[in-house]
Amino acid sequence: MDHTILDSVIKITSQRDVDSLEYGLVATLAEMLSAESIAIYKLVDDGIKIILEETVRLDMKQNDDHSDDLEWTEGPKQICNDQDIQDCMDSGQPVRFSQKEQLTRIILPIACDSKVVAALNIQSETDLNPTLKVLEGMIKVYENYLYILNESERDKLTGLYNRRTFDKKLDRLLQIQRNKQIYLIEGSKNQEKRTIKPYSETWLAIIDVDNFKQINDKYGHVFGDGVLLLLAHKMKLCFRQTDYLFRFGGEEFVVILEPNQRQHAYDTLDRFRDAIATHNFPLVGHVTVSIGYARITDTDYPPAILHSADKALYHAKENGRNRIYNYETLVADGAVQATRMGANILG
Ligand SMILES: Nc1nc2c(ncn2[C@@H]2O[C@H](COP(=O)(O)OP(=O)(O)OP(=O)(O)O)[C@@H](O)[C@H]2O)c(=O)[nH]1
Repeated sequence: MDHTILDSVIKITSQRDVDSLEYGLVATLAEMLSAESIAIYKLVDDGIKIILEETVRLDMKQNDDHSDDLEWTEGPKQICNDQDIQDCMDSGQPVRFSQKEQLTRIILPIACDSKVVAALNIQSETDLNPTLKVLEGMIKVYENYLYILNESERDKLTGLYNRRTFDKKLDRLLQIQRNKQIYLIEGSKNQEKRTIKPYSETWLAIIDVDNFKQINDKYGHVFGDGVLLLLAHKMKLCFRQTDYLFRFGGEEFVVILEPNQRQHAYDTLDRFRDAIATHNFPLVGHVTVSIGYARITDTDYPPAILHSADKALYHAKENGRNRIYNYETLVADGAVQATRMGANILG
């Protein structure tokens, strides 16, 4: 076997989460091919419809000194309306274009669990066709590994992220948001239409089903599981596709909300609380949730943020359930004691 290919396989399978896996594939292909640009497009469920997004792009730039340089596209994700990519994903077949404006282009479908979930788009000045078989092989390795990683990152019942992925996702989210703030401050060609306001903050909420033990005891675990499934489905509908949704186990869920003012975070959470309280769950009927949320800052460790949100959640449980409390507000009001520095500075 060619050593370059073997090295590439090793590089791809050295990634430990789905996000880095995408970067791993693109970076590895960039080393193998002389491409102008390599990008991955992914189907994402925004709760209402499936949209196609460009998730990772790597451009090869020629500098003044004629050395090639890699340029990753980061920052806000781009919604994609490219019909050729859509066609490739619909058919599950590679789409090839011959030389056009000095570039050849190949689009390859990426499947996970027998479903096309993404597409790889490569543009190059050299003919890509001789490398097609190798590219397809690399995609197969990627797909197999994607399946394994997906399984380990997701909660089996609801399909939301599991507790294990929380720290990593939080780190990554904070990094992306830092980049977004820089884009907004410095200005950039990649600015998102639905821009985040500079200095808005990120929030973490813990959502806990009220009296869930009673539901289990009265109707049995199968109906209990049904409630958790429906709740997760409603989360996907109520929160933005850019928010991160987790099931931490049992009847406890966590949401990391995209940057927003505190009141907006509250309004979003309250819409969800209300959507649950007014839903008629099969057989079980009326179900409510309590929610505690806290601000995420760069300097806090994830356990400290969780602890703050949990304190606010405890307050909601103690004060009648089916309600929402914010940790920083509770601290400012003297209702709970601060456990983190700066918690009494309201956003
Ligand atoms: N159906 C189902 N039940 C679970 C699962 N995981 C944990 N539970 C049950 O969830 C219940 C949680 O009960 P408690 O922690 O006492 O909380 P609660 O009854 O919701 O009360 P409050 O949180 O105080 O409102 C326990 O009965 C657990 O057995 C699961 O995956 N499926």
